[in-house]
Order: sequence, then C-alpha cells, then structure tokens
Amino acid sequence: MIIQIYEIQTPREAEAMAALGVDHIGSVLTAADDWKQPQLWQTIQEVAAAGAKSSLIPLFDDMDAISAALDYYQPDMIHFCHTVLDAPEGWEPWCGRLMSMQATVKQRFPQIAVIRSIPVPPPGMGGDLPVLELARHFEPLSDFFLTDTLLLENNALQHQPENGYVGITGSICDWDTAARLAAQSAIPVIAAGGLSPDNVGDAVKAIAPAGVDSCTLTNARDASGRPIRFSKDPEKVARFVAKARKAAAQSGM
Ligand SMILES: O=C(O)c1ccccc1NCC(=O)[C@H](O)[C@H](O)COP(=O)(O)O
Repeated sequence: MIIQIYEIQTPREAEAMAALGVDHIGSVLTAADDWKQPQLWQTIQEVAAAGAKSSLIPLFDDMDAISAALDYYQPDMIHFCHTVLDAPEGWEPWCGRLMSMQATVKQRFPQIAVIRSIPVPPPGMGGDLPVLELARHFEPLSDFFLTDTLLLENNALQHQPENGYVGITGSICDWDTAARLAAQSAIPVIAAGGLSPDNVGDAVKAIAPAGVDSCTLTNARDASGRPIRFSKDPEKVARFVAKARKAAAQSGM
C-alpha cells in the first residue's frame, strides 16, 4: 500500500514524512515564472536521501517551464492534475493535448514516472460524466492514476480550489466509481480526495487501491480550526499511515 502525502515544500518536512513511513512525498510548483526554488530542490534531494519517492505537480501548462523544472529537480514522478472535464471546447480535444504533454515528458524524461489525476464526482453525483472513458484515454501514457474529488454544484462543474485543476478539496469522491477505476486499470490507482486518519481504512476496503493520498485532512489547523496549506500535522500523518497499513493488511493487500 503506497502512502502519498502532499504539500511538502521544505527539507525538514520531507525528512519528517519519510520517518513517518510516507512513500510518495508530493510538492507543488504554483507558477511557471517561479518554478526554480532552491529550497524545493533541497526538499527533493532530502526525499531521495531518505529513501522515499518525490512527486512534483506543475500548476501550469507551459511545456518549456515544465521541462526546465524536471531537468532541474529530477523528481521521481510528475503529477498532472487537470480537471479536463471543464474544457470549454469539450473534454476530448483537451484530453488529446494533455496526452501530447505526457508523451513529450515521457520522451524527454523516460526516467520520470507520470501520475495522472482522474476527476471523480462526489458520492451519488455526476453519474453521466465520462470518468472511466477519460481514464482509458490516459492509461497508455501514465504510470499511476490518482482518483480525486471533482466538485460539482447541481451536477454542474463548479470552480475547484485551484481553478483548472482537481484536488485539495478535503471532500471524498464517489468510492464506487473509484473502485471501478481501480478494477479496470492495468496501472496502479492511488485513492485521494478528503482522506483522513478517520476514513482511510474504509476507503482502502471500499476501493482496493494500490495506494492512498492525503493533503487537507492531514494538514495542521489554525486557531479557527481551518486547515493550513503547506503545513502538515505529523500526528495526523502518523495515524493516517497506521490506519491505511492496518486496513491493507486486513484486506490481504
Ligand atoms: O497539493 C496541492 O497543492 C494540489 C493543488 C492542486 C491540485 C492537486 C494538488 N495536490 C494533489 C494531491 O494528490 C492531493 O493530495 C489530493 O488532491 C488530495 O487532496 P485532499 O482532498 O486535500 O486530501
């Protein structure tokens, strides 16, 4: 069972995550014109030194900036999180262009694995969205899928926390759809979206994924109880790891 934790941006947090048993340690590049960050380079070096694997999300589509960042950071994985289904021109043309991006990454950086987020609506919503069909398009050019929660309002796509990208909602997706994706995919599927120490065990049993991922509900919280982005709560991460591994063992995974 792969344990993946996001929004690790400093060497100290990377060292702490690896010590807690986290396998994939994820970081984020928020802007194409600010992709080069020496502290993040040190963070990715720390991940490797600690024996974990680094994953990098570019929240931009500038292929030159993405290539320069991959050459500089040399992460183990690049993670693409596009919403895809919100494309004004329709999801299929946009999916084709995103597949070209993944093909370019694989050609230029064959040693870097590709994680592709697959948007999954909240429980009982968006049943007509082509989630499984979308995954079949991406599968030949991906090494991992990540199921992540796509926020909807009255079954219509609403703005995601990071516009144009699926993720960090702190809300669960439809686990039946996630389970169907895990069953149909020939590549490992990591379950994400609103996972916490309290529900990760149920998610493992419901989805039977190759891994689980968390961001919001393993973050530290401010005085008002709101999650603090880019600040992890080590005690929550430790409980998340323990509960996920216990559920995997109980399920014979
Ligand atoms: O980590 C981010 O800042 C991020 C931003 C935009 C899209 C995806 C992002 N992270 C990808 C992840 O795998 C998150 O851990 C995943 O979305 C789960 O988030 P949460 O529901 O907060 O657990």
